[in-house]
Order: sequence, then C-alpha cells, then structure tokens
Amino acid sequence: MAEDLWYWKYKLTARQPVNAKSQRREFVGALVRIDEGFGCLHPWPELGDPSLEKCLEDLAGPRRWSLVRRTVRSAKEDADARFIGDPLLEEIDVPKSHATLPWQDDRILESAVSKGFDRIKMKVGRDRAAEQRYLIEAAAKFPNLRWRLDANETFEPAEAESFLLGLPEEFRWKIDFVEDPCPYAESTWSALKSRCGVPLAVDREAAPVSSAAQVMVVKPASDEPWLLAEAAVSMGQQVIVTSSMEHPLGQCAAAWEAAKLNVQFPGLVGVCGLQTHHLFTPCPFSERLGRWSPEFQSPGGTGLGFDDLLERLPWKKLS
Ligand SMILES: O=C(O)CCC(=O)c1ccccc1C(=O)O
Repeated sequence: MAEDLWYWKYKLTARQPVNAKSQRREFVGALVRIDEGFGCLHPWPELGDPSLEKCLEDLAGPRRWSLVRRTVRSAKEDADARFIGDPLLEEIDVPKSHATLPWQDDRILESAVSKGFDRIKMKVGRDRAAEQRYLIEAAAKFPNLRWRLDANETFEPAEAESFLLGLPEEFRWKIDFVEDPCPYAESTWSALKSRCGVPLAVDREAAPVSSAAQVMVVKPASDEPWLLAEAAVSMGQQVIVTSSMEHPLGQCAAAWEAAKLNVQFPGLVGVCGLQTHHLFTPCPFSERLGRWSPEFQSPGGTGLGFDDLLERLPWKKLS
C-alpha cells in the first residue's frame, strides 16, 4: 500500500551562530508525517548534507541519503508506538547531557552551572587566543567543570596542537575530549593525542573506522546508532549521542536512541548532547522540553510526543 506522506517546514532562529563552520542564524528543516508517524529532517548543508529541497525530493523518491532514511526509520518507530499508545520517552532513562555552549558568554556559563551541568561543550576555532583566555578564566571560576571542545575540523593538525598545548596542563586535565580538532587521519590524530594528552572524539563520516579516537559521537539523525555502537565497542571507545541541533521532535528522536543504546550496551554511553533547544528562540514545541537542564524532559504524549501540537500543524502533501 502506498504511504501517506506529508511535510511541514520549520525555521529555527539561533541567538548567535552555532558553530565555526556556519555563520547562519536561521535553520530550516521539516517535520514529516509518514502514515501515522512523525520524524524530523534537518540537513546541515555546510557540513556536507544535501539541501532540504533535495532531501524532500529524496524522501518522495529513492531514499538514497542516510539522513532521509534515518528520518523514515524514526517516523516508523514513532508510528508503531503511537499505534499502541506507548509514550517512548517516559518508560526509559535518557542519559544526561552536557551544556552545549556555542558562545563564550559568562552569563550563560553561570546559568549552566546553576542548572546543574557539570560538563560544558564549547565550540572553538573562531578566535583562538580569545577562546584560550576564556577557557582558562572559566575553569578558574568553576574548577569542577569538565570541558568538551568542538572544533568542527577547523584546525590544521599543527594548529590544533598549538591550540591545545597553549592551554595550561591543569586545564588539559579537565578536557573530557576534543571533538574533530582537524580532519580525521589515523596518523595525525594519534600524534595529537600522544603530544597533547587529551582524548579525541570523532563525529560524522569517519566514525566507523576511527580507531585513533577515544570517543565516538553518534548523531541518530544521520547515523545508524546500533552499527556505530558495535564499532565503538570493538575500538574500545565511549559513545556520546547528540542531537543535530534540530527541531525538538528530532531532539526527542535522538534522546530515544541514546536511551536505547544505554540499555543495549551498558556502560558504553557517556554524558550526551541532547539539550539544544535553548540555542533557539522558544516555540510551543521547545517549551514542552522544559527548562535547560542536564536531564532530558519528556514532552508528554505518545510515541516521541507532542501529539496535540503535531495534529495542529498545517501539513502539506508531499508528492
Ligand atoms: O553536541 C552537541 O552538544 C549538540 C550537537 C552539535 O553540536 C551539532 C549538531 C549538528 C551539527 C553539528 C554539530 C556540531 O558538533 O557543531
């Protein structure tokens, strides 16, 4: 039987640019409705994804891209749960999250600490000297925080090394990991790890074959979590599941995958990156995810949640 296929385009507005690869403040994506299930499609063209239009075309047609396939997979699981009235996120523990802080802002850092975050993920690679000063000061003010630095591959290997060695040793001990310091290569990453003494985390394409990384970042929006988790186990890595900084429905899909992996592979999943709705101006969906906190709050409803809000969207038929 042919599928019933609908979409609704959304726009998220960030308070400031959210990573070193992108100066955009507005991010478009789509919620999709496949029969009775809902999923989120949120491409990052600056990180190599096809445009939203291309993704929607692919969704209506061959479904070649993993981003699109993952959305379909998630919507089907959502449909099954809705059919039996099962609220996915209310019957399982979602791992805690770090505070995603794309901007160096004292007030936001203080707010993160007061809300109980003990790990901070900061974007680096835009203004290195300022970032180093900021990190040193922030660590002096909040000595118990641990840091996750995400460079989105903006450094050359030598720059990554000088950036990290330019941080005091006491600070380097507080680094949980550095994510994508430079493009992945076994030799450069191994050298960086041994010279700087900090764990490295790998994100996106390189992930399944990245034995020089200590941490694997899994984004369920585009990755198949189970396969990557098995690869991580075989390489002795820890897994961190993150959102794709997408619509709250997609965040819930990522949270659900994080919770499942945590059950399927006990001890594998570390503190995740699932709390990203505060980066954007609030909407009725993000309000359901509650205040910014290390604990993920279920939005309520069946499946991935938001039943009433989803029902009310002006869905368009995809053909
Ligand atoms: O890891 C997080 O805290 C949130 C996820 C995140 O940062 C991200 C999400 C989508 C695309 C790129 C990135 C990134 O790592 O910059």
